[in-house]
Amino acid sequence: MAFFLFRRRLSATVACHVLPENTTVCLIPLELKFGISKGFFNCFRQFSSSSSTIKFDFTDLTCPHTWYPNARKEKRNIFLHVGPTNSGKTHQALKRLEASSSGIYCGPLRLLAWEVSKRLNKANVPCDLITGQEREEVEGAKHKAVTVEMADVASSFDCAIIDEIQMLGCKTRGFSFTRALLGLSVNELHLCGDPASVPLIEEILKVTGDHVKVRYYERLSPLVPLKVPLGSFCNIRTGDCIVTFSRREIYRLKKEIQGGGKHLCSVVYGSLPPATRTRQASMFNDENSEFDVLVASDAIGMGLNLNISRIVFSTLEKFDGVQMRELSVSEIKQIAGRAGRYGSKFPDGEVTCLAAEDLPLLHSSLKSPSPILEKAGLFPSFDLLLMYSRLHPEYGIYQILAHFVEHAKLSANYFIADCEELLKVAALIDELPLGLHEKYLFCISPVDMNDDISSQGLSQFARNYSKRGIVRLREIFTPGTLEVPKTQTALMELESIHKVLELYVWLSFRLEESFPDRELAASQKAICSLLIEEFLERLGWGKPKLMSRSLSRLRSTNSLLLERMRQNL
Ligand SMILES: Nc1ncnc2c1ncn2[C@@H]1O[C@H](COP(=O)(O)OP(=O)(O)OP(=O)(O)O)[C@@H](O)[C@H]1O
Ligand SMILES: [Mg+2]
Repeated sequence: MAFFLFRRRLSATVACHVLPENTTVCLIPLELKFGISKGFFNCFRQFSSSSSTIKFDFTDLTCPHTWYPNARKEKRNIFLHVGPTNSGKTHQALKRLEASSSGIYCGPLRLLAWEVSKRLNKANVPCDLITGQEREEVEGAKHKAVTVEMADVASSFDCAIIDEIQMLGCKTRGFSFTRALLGLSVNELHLCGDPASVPLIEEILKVTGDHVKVRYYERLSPLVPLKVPLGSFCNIRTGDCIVTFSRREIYRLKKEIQGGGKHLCSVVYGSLPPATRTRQASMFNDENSEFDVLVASDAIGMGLNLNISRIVFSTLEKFDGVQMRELSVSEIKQIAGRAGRYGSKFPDGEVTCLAAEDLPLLHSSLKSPSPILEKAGLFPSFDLLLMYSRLHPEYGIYQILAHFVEHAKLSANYFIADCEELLKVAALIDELPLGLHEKYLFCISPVDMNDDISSQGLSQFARNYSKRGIVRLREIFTPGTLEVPKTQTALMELESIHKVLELYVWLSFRLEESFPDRELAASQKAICSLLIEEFLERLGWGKPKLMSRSLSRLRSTNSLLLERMRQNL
């Protein structure tokens, strides 16, 4: 097998060696940022047609470590921090990041990235916060806290962290962890997570030439599985977190607990706007706030430091998009691990279930090790899709993606990412007169295809963009019409509108000139979050106080923005 390395802004001068007969040429797509020259393609076409013995195989993904020449130039020092929850893994890695001259933290959740940027800035290490939808830049920052999809594999850093590294086995997002693991160009790389990921990571890194060291941790404070269930919500006490998996259940439990007249509940769940989630978590953490109980989904399940004394599972089953299933051992351990965080108001944690019949599963899961991870997610880079599309100009993006999913050749350490959602978007936009890169962007955008409003938003953005090349926010949304939801249905609608606005902001960072109303979309997004919070507050005892002030301040900023926009039109 021979390798060709395609470099960024590559000219047609690909170094060609004399190849033995029947050689398969494995193309190694570097992260090219879509800058492949025409010359290269001509050279490549000529090459592929002139030699009957040479076969280009774009679906060969057996050497993903070679996609990142920057990282391969370094002999990286990799530290694996593994152990149970609350054992100080992230803390130790962060100490190294704080002491480094430049660095990047990559985490699975926006809340984690936010927590890290706050910690670094507080420690006088200027740190940017970068997620798909936001860029909070701090003057002079040489450090970044990002969600893992935003990991920067084009720059070099002194130090990097990939938190919750066991997520490289996640069906949908795992490939982004693999990309960061193979692609970060650093002197020191810290990986924090579950010991179940150690053998796989060691195997993957055998070919990179990096130096790997594993450090095992013990829990810093005890987590006690209780022998008795909660039984009734009368037994709820300050510092409890009730875990359930449907939004409807979250609100039902909040109402029921608050109905007892002793506690107010913060809520945290996936489709809540990130800023609202952050504020709800902070309110629960704040000893001076009246919100002393948390009702949450598994959105709290990873790495977060919340002042939880006891986790109460209201159920050990969740709907996974297809069917109801039992929580896995690692999910149960991750969620339970939120109780009793070292250094918090409740350092000793407890965990139990609402119903006695769930206790045996809880106890056995907490005792079992997580199953060893066997494979990491992988997905072809855009450059590879582009090269493939040049060979098959008749294919739309749907066919290209489907082809890769079906035919990708992988080594034993990898599986191809589940791209069902991408394919749904691809099918929706494939007929539009857009370039492959534009279609690809719509496919990887944070649209929720199970949400009608969100998918309609995407479809409208793509259609308007293909027609006019520019998409004004007010074509699909009338600013100034948002109000506090009065019913659960109105709340859900507002959450969906928030998703559409997030999508606009996301697109505006990638197609800047075509989506020019980022500021307006961001301010409308903030209004959505505040209206949702006002709804949540009205569900409690408190009268809207601070919230209303922030709302009116935002609304007046908003009218200014609207005015500015009118002038630009
Ligand atoms: N040596 C230490 N000194 C002071 N505080 C610490 C120390 N180690 C950990 N902590 C604190 O203990 C808490 C738990 O630590 P950390 O978040 O690093 O655990 P973790 O092992 O990463 O947990 P998880 O698996 O849930 O992510 C954090 O609030 C952290 O700041
Ligand atoms: Mg951690």
